[in-house]
Amino acid sequence: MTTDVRVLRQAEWDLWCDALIRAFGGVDEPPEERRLWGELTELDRSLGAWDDDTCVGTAGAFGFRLTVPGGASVPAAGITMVSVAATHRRRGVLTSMMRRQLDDIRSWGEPLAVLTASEPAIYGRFGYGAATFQVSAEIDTSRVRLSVPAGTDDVRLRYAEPAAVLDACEAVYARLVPGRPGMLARRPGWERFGLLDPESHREGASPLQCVVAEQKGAVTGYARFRIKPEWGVAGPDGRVTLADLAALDPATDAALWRFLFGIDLTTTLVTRGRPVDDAWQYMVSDIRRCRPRLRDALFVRPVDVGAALEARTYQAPVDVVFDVEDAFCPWNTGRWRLTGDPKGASCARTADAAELSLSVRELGAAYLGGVSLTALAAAGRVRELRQGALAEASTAFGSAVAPWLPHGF
Ligand SMILES: CC(=O)SCCNC(=O)CCNC(=O)[C@H](O)C(C)(C)COP(=O)(O)OP(=O)(O)OC[C@H]1O[C@@H](n2cnc3c(N)ncnc32)[C@H](O)[C@@H]1OP(=O)(O)O
Repeated sequence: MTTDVRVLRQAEWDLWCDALIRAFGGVDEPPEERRLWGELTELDRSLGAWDDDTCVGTAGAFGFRLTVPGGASVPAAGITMVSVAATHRRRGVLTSMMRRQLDDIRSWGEPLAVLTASEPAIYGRFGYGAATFQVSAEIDTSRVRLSVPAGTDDVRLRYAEPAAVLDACEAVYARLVPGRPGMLARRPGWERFGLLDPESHREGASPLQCVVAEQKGAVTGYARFRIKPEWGVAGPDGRVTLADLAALDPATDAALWRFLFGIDLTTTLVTRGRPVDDAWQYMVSDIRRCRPRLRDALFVRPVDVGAALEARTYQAPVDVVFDVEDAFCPWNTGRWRLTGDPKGASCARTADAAELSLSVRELGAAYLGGVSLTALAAAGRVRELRQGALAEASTAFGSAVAPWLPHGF
């Protein structure tokens, strides 16, 4: 069987989109969501795999900018909408799309590719490593108490129509982007995902509600959430499900969490996809009754190892020769000397002896500072060839703030 992998054309969008939806189970998105994906999809960066005139494979690549440790905003291809028709599975269609895509990304000069995976086992073979993790929780707010920091009472909260305060909320989001590795600078349009509120997404809960936090008249944060009223034998048992929360300072953050913990007639707060270092975890009286769970989030793939390692800074001085193995993108294979510190870095080919040996997937996992090279070495995935090189590189690659991607794509 041969399939033709080519750049998507506008006239093919509906067939392509139908094939994608079918591969994910066949339940169509609400019309407004499909429309928004249509507006945001960059056709000239999207691929279709065709068997005659049947679309049997789909893959997109948004043109993102990703915050990396040190705060730089680096071009990164956001791999998305990957699917292969079940009639054509396990015959190499995905592999041929990944081949074409990584060659294209290299030719566009983008040093990184990133994605969130439907199943984590798919993408390691193509050089993607799980680089950020996220926490979900189901908090028993009838039992767990919050201790908030000084200044929390100075924050004013008010309800607002989500659409009416969208610009102010997006401005808060934009200010947070440079401060946390893994965040994406959103192009106009992406903020509208935060407002999508079809009945089918609510699972019996209320429409989206929004509370805005203000200090001295300026918006400093917001929370968007739904409430599902429930009544148990002992009384009210409602659930609050947090959709999105952003805060510019600790007092605002605490005020929003205190609000969510205290909504009348509710006893459970459900959160998904929060950063692993979210401050509320250190304000609670009983973390066990919050039932935190960890999940992989953003996978990172260095497409150009030298440019990727130079694009970030390092939290301690580092001078290490990496021996990188990259079977899928062999232009990365070989030895690279990385020299860097908190101010900047250089990374170039070298003939010097290797000091750490790893595959590009491990480099991707460690890249944002959320996975330690020492831990990867303990798992047998990084090899130390010069004593001390592992501790030096592992310390340098770390990040004071846990990398986090607040939303999927
Ligand atoms: C970024 C995103 O969009 S994530 C969304 C990914 N898409 C989905 O989950 C939708 C449903 N699934 C699918 O569409 C398909 O099964 C895909 C895209 C996951 C795989 O497509 P295929 O064309 O079957 O993959 P292909 O034949 O190229 O397989 C390449 C290799 O990956 C392996 N592989 C493929 N899918 C999986 C999987 N789900 N889990 C583990 N390994 C997998 C294959 O076994 C094969 O391994 P091999 O080289 O050792 O033989």
